Amino acid sequence: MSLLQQGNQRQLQCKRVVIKIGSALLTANGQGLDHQAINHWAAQVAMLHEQGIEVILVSSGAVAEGMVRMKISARPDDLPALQACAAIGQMGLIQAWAGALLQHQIQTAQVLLTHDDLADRRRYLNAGDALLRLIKWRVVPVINENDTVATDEIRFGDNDTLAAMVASLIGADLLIILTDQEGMFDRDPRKDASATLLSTVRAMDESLLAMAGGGGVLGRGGMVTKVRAARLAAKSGCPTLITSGQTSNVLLRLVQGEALGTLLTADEDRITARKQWLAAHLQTAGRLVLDNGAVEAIQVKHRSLLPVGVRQVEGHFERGDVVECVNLNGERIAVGRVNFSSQSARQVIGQPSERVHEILGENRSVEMIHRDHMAIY
Ligand SMILES: Nc1ncnc2c1ncn2[C@@H]1O[C@H](COP(=O)(O)OP(=O)(O)O)[C@@H](O)[C@H]1O
Ligand SMILES: N[C@@H](CCC(=O)OP(=O)(O)O)C(=O)O
Repeated sequence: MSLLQQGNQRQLQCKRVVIKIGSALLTANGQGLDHQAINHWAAQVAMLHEQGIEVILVSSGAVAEGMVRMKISARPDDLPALQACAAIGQMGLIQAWAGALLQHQIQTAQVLLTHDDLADRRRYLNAGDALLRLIKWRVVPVINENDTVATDEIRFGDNDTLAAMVASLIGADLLIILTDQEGMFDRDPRKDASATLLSTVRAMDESLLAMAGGGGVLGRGGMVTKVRAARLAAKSGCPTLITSGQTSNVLLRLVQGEALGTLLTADEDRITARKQWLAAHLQTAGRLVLDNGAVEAIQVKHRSLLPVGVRQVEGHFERGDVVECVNLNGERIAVGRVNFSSQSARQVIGQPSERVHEILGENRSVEMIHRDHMAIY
């Protein structure tokens, strides 16, 4: 995303956006799902699609909707009751989104994730692949925490964190958090009417945490989890915009350049952030020895690493591990996230790309390390 701000204009040029909508908004403050609001957001999502913007929704509201359906007035304290409410409410939630998006000929996919799914590398990569395929098919994933299987220890607890993890997983260039306030204020506006709205701040600015308070009756984390989520997203180079979901045509107005809400900027762009993370990776799982052609392709032409230029594979690693690339003299050229396990890599080194598919018998990317996942020394 590139940013240009002037007066009440703020140009957000984004191609892939994660939009998180909180419980308080979705359930019309505990009155049951707000179908009118859902239809309104769905219409805007359809327009973003028309502009070529990819959209992933993270939708809360299952517990709140389950409570309404079961006529439970106060949020239960015990986990089984919360899980049961989530299971009941999630059905209504996904039906509402599917129906609303289908009016615009858009298919919806329900994706329920736990922290465990994203902590385990294989499941993390698989979840990412599935989401990217859904986006490619122009389907809108509607993500929520899998509350029914999530135990106390592994609960994200709030969908702000989940949304930030998803944004980082799929390389989103903007995270939009829609809530029941106009944005982030210098103190909780529910408690102090003189609070002032922040327009653009650095997500990593430590002073923000002291300004952010807890949540309302239906929401979970309040502003504090939103700021933490923004910091998490910023580490992957993704900025976060917090604004009110009640503002009419909010999503369209944002992409048209209106400076609504609070923008929490990331210090680096997505690719720089990823490369810095990789460069700081001292422990690598294995080593690839490159021939001179591959070294030149990487260092001079900034290309991805193809199996044809790899002479030797050392160590045992899995797909997604960080490995070191060295030249024929053993000098470090790059580190990067590898697309093959060491076993598959050994089968394809020295082979031209056409042969890689034949050898592995799979429909997969032929790059051993994509250039966006590589830090060059
Ligand atoms: N500095 C702040 N700026 C804005 N809102 C704040 C701030 N501190 C705390 N809040 C509270 O955070 C609430 C939004 O969070 P939450 O209730 O968890 O909603 P959601 O369901 O959208 O995640 C607001 O209604 C507000 O009372
Ligand atoms: N998974 C939960 C969402 C947790 C939650 O309340 O999040 P939020 O309202 O976004 O702070 C649900 O669907 O009810």
